[in-house]
Amino acid sequence: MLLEQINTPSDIKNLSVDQLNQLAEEIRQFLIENLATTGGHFGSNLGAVELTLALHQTFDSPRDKIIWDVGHQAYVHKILTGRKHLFPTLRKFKGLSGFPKRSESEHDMFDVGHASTSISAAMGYACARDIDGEDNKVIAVIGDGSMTGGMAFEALNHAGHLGTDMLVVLNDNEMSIAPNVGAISNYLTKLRVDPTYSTFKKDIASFLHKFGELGDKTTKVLDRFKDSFKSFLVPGMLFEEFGFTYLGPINGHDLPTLLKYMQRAKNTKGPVLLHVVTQKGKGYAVAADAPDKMHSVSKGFNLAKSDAPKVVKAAPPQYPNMFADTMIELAAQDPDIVAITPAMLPGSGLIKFQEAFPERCYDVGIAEQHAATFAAGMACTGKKPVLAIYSTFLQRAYDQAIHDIAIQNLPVTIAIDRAGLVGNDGETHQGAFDIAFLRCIPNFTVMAPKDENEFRNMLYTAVNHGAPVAVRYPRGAGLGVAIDSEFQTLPIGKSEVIRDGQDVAILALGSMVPVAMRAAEALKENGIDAKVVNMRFVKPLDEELLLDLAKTGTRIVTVEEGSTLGGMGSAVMEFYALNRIYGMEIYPLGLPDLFVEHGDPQQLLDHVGLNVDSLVELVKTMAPRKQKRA
Ligand SMILES: Cc1ncc(C[n+]2csc(CCOP(=O)(O)OP(=O)(O)O)c2C)c(N)n1
Ligand SMILES: CC(=O)[C@@H](O)[C@H](O)COP(=O)(O)O
Ligand SMILES: [Mg+2]
Repeated sequence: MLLEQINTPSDIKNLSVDQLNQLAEEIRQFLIENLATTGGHFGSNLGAVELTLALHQTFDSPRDKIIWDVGHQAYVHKILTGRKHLFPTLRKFKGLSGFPKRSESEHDMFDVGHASTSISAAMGYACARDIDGEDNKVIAVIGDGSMTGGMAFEALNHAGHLGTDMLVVLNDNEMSIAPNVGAISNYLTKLRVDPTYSTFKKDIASFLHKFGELGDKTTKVLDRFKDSFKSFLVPGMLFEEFGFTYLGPINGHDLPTLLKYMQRAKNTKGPVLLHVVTQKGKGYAVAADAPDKMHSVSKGFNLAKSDAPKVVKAAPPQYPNMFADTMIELAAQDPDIVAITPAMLPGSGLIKFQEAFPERCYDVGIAEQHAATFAAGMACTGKKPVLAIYSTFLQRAYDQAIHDIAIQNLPVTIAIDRAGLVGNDGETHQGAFDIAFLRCIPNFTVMAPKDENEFRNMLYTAVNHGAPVAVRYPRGAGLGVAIDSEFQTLPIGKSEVIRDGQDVAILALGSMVPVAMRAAEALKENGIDAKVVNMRFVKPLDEELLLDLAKTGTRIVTVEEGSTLGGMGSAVMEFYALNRIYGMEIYPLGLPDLFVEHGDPQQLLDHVGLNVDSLVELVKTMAPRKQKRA
């Protein structure tokens, strides 16, 4: 086994092509066996094996800087950089991260998890290198899906302008999580599938070269038009118009070709884009045939049972299912409802909606900012857009939420999935901040359901509200509650008391409502009688409830699966302070002021003290009940 001897990139430096091919097969087997037990990002890593080997054989990491985009495809890089033995702990609490992390290895140049950052980060490294007069190489590795993100083009624009010496490796597998979409994707397809493009490009290049050699006046005039000719006639020129030398497209599984072009790219000064064509899921039939289904896998798929093992990606989480079903019902009732997703058709559940209403469903690519402003534009015309977005990716569209949606008070519903701790993806993906960053925006209503039935009613309420609304809901399953036969409009800013009690009020939001109920039962055994309120709304708050609690001097604990700083608890305390109601005892429980790492979601909640036991202990330590206010 070659793989057993590989611990650092220098171990592959002198391997022959045959040995590299053997190593590629061993790495694929290693990935398949390990991910079967841990889960993780599957298809992208199987597709990037030869590419990663070629990068590490050609360049000298960590002196040369290899910067991964998203980072979900960097497992092979981790294997080659001394972390093979840690794979049994992949994405587990305190284990190996699923993404590059500077704290994990000197070979990881940039912490990542969100898409389209690599070229900007590489530019940062390259410009700093130039200031310092150093001569290392900087390489950004970006997928075709991530290339649809605006940030990538902002960085290409900058690099082309400065003529910075850097390499962008475009790993084109025609896939985002779902099949890639958009004009850029179509353009890459043209480059890939039409062989005349590359031969034509060579012909044109030599033709123009000959003009240059003749050197008479006519050719000089023609030469002036050379660039226009090129861009007009040769499709590969899009990147050259950005100031890049374009190389490719090449087969990303053919090691001799990869190594040859990688070397050529290394020897070319200035910005270079190497277009590498790979197959997502390469080497594992099920993943290669249906790459969208095996973008990531859950632990537990069994390799031994058959040649085409069962794919046991976790049963679709129920919230996305509920979301899709509700959207289909709402759209059937109301022709103005449209759905928008930035590249998350499968994860959001909208893939089902797309089947039902293809003309009212937009996958805009990895373009959260565009998605939000696109929704705003639609809302100006009377449409009722629902923007489905994970909490963590909504961070990308913050100015658009303020500038394009809220200032114009437009009826855009933001369905915020994966709000709260998402688990194995870790810091970059936890949905911790949406409450804090949305509730300070005027005109926004912010709500969170306690269960899937309330979720449906919230969506119904939101799309008919006529102003911006955010509905946040957690990753995973609902509670299995009964579903109302008809949608109910929820009164805006009204909470729901679900358990009465005199000693303390637990004001709970969304996923924390069931936790609060269980804590109240436990507190009863300790002789403490807790009221539990399902707050439903972070904004507007139920002020009547808060005034009543002030009148009775009831102690308050707020609990939410979001950042404590700036969260619902802060809102409650601000309410009392701004209304000059003093002397209340309030404790805000939420996510602490730190980035929560990867692990099993419940393990993480226990780790940060956001569970039944912590809530019970907290209430027990509070001061005795105050006297009634006059
Ligand atoms: C800003 C942002 N939006 C959405 C995602 C979710 N996401 C992760 S990987 C991915 C697809 C990336 O496609 P590509 O770059 O082509 O890599 P591939 O999976 O095909 O290897 C998406 C949409 C993300 N990580 N970051
Ligand atoms: C890397 C990335 O951003 C996605 O692949 C993400 O891991 C998907 O998360 P879900 O599994 O919650 O859809
Ligand atoms: Mg791709």
